[in-house]
Amino acid sequence: MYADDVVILSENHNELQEMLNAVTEYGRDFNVRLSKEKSQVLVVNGDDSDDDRIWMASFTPDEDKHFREYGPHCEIGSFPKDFVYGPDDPDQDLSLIFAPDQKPKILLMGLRRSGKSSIQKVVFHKMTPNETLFLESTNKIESENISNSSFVQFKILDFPGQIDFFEPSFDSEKIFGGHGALVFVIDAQDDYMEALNRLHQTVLRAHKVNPNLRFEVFIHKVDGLSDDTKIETQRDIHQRANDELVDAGMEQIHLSFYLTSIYDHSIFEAFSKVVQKLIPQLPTLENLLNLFISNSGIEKAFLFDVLSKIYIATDSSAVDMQSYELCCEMIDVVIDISDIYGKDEGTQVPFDKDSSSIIKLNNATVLYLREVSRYLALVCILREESFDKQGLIDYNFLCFRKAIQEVFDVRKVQLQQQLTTSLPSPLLPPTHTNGPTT
Ligand SMILES: Nc1nc2c(ncn2[C@@H]2O[C@H](COP(=O)(O)OP(=O)(O)OP(=O)(O)O)[C@@H](O)[C@H]2O)c(=O)[nH]1
Repeated sequence: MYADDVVILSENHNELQEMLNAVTEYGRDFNVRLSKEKSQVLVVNGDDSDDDRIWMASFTPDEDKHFREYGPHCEIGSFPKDFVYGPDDPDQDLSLIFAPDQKPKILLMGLRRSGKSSIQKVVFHKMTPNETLFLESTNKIESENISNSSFVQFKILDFPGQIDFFEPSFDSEKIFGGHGALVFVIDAQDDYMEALNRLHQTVLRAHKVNPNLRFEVFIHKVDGLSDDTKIETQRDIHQRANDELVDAGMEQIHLSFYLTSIYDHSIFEAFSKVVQKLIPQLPTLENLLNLFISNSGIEKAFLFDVLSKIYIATDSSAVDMQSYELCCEMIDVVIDISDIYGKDEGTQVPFDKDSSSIIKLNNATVLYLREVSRYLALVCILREESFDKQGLIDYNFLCFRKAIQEVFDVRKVQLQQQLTTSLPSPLLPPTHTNGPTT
């Protein structure tokens, strides 16, 4: 967190000087200094010799590492942009859930300027929503592997709005094939008839190539719409899109709809749901979370991918947006505080598997965060009275973490078996298909 403007109020100039000294001293601890040029004295209801003064001061950067790290690049309430996970810890990492050649992919499609690149940049690159105003139009398919920066490993393909599926160079088999989801983005602030038409063509084409592909429709940019219009727009788009499928005799295709905006948490929530459907262990994770919360007096628990703030699983009670936002903000606070106070000389990583945090809110609610691995954090909401049994919660958490580790260990073993059976064994003599046999 970084605040760069300071106002000092004082009734006389001696006290003012003392306060100024204290602020200067404080700034020195953080390697920032007061800017003489940018600071001013305002005298309110008094003359220059004495009395009611307001001193307005502004910090300015020292040519210093600290400021470069936490200065203009750091947004309050979000990660520093250069935040990365710590070094690999193969014993603790739970990242191997897909074989390298079976990574799912998420295809981002939609008309031009519907907001595809913005979604990707905001969710996975910590770009602020306002910065997306300067994004240039995508004019070729852009592929990105999310595997290095996020717990869930997948590939995102951002398509240019004007792409033509019927061009010979468009390899439908390659693009729509495999395990994954197609996210179709519709700009809700624009006339959406053309987008619906495009959605219909895209879905038919993709389903023909790959009947297992999931279809997710983001009714996007809803920040500009009133609550009533949002609901009406969603109903209308839902109705029209499904009617068209019925008319085409393809009513078996299922479309899921989400109202999204990059200006609030709705885009993270929608993306969480898209990603969850691609995780084969989701039902197990959900069951473990149910068990954990029912035995610990917890009301809601989310398993978060720390960097993207996508939740990869939650218990089976309904998710309300406010709880999700609260938990996201808790992650931000923990990262920011750890980034300021958690780094010591030797370590550069502010967040690791032993990080934990408890925040008591003034409405008798407690937020409880525990790291599950380098990539995952469990964030829970509970009533203050349930937190009296913190020992029990801590113990249950350790059991929960162990169980999760086991789930992923099973997967690792399966993957290793798959890999070894697909490789020729070096102990066996090479097989001859057309030579003489003995
Ligand atoms: N109000 C609002 N504007 C948004 C939102 N998401 C994106 N935008 C804006 O929409 C404009 C287009 O965004 P892009 O992400 O470049 O759109 P695109 O779909 O990638 O466009 P092409 O690359 O041309 O296909 C930008 O000015 C964004 O700031 C949103 O949720 N709300």
